[in-house]
Amino acid sequence: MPSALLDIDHVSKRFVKRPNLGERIAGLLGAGQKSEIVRAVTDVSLTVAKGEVVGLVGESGCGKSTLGRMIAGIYTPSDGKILFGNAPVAKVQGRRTQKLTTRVQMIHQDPFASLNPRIRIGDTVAEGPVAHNIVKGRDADAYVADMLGRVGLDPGYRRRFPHQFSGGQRQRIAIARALAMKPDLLVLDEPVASLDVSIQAQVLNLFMDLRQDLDLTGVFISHDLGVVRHVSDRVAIMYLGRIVELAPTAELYAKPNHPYTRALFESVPRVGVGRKDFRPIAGEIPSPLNPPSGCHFHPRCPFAGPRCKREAPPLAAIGPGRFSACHLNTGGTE
Ligand SMILES: Nc1ncnc2c1ncn2[C@@H]1O[C@H](COP(=O)(O)OP(=O)(O)OP(=O)(O)O)[C@@H](O)[C@H]1O
Repeated sequence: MPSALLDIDHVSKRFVKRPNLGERIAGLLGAGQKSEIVRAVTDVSLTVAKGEVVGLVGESGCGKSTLGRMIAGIYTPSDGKILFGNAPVAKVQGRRTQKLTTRVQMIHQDPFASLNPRIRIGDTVAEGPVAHNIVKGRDADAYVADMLGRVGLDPGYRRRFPHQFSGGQRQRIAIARALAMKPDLLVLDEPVASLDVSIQAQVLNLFMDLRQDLDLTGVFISHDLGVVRHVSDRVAIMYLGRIVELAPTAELYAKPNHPYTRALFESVPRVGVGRKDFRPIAGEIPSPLNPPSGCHFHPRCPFAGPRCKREAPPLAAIGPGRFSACHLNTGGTE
């Protein structure tokens, strides 16, 4: 087993949700809300080995982005620690601003928002590496041209502005900017979710080519099981702030264990000739302001018993490299 480059150790993140103006006014009248705690991530442990890509999958609001931002050093964990090459991420990344980040780079969902519309893309790609002495100012132009070439863009485009590119091209620029920092780890947060399906495939293929060429290590966040399957060695399934299943990709897709993972697979539309065989997951995702007791999934789980309401199942080994957090694997739900 290769040693872990990234070690997430019992990490939680809570946000304080303060009442908005209307709620504060209602409070003055005696009917308002107090500050509440959002439990975005709860007691997550996960390691990522050098050269490995781990997918993080779950429905909207399950805490994927919050975990990604903690890995990138943008948020500080409320509890637990994240080590990167045996040093705390906060030290690796620098404390003050995102500008200091080097070894972990994050690629965001929205390539429109993540590029400054007033800066030529060549300058955007060059800014970080020059500031961090990864490349000398006089060599920056050739360096940027090389980076754009690597992501399949014409190096001659470097004097253009972001609005002159399509969504897929902008995401390539965002990838070039991240790679230009020579990161040890990439956190990709829904990098293709805002792109058309045909363009998604191009960007995913690019990522897989780069992965092979550069031996990249990555955490790939997506709500889409289909997307994660192609790019990840292992997949972690998250539900309401917790990892509920973790497995090598091929095994997870061949034989999902956790009832939530199984329900996720069944909820993916697979429309055959003249038939529909997908089933949405019953019920709503509960609020992280007030998560259910015991197993967070129990109110929506067809197999839930009294134990599931009482006790949170730990993420326990169910086979080599496979983990699941379900009482069905450990003595039953009664
Ligand atoms: N800065 C914040 N302040 C308060 N609550 C937050 C903050 N960031 C995230 N949350 C809450 O934490 C929970 C997890 O959010 P997060 O964005 O990590 O989930 P996600 O799985 O990435 O969802 P999505 O795909 O919709 O972004 C949500 O309930 C969200 O509203």
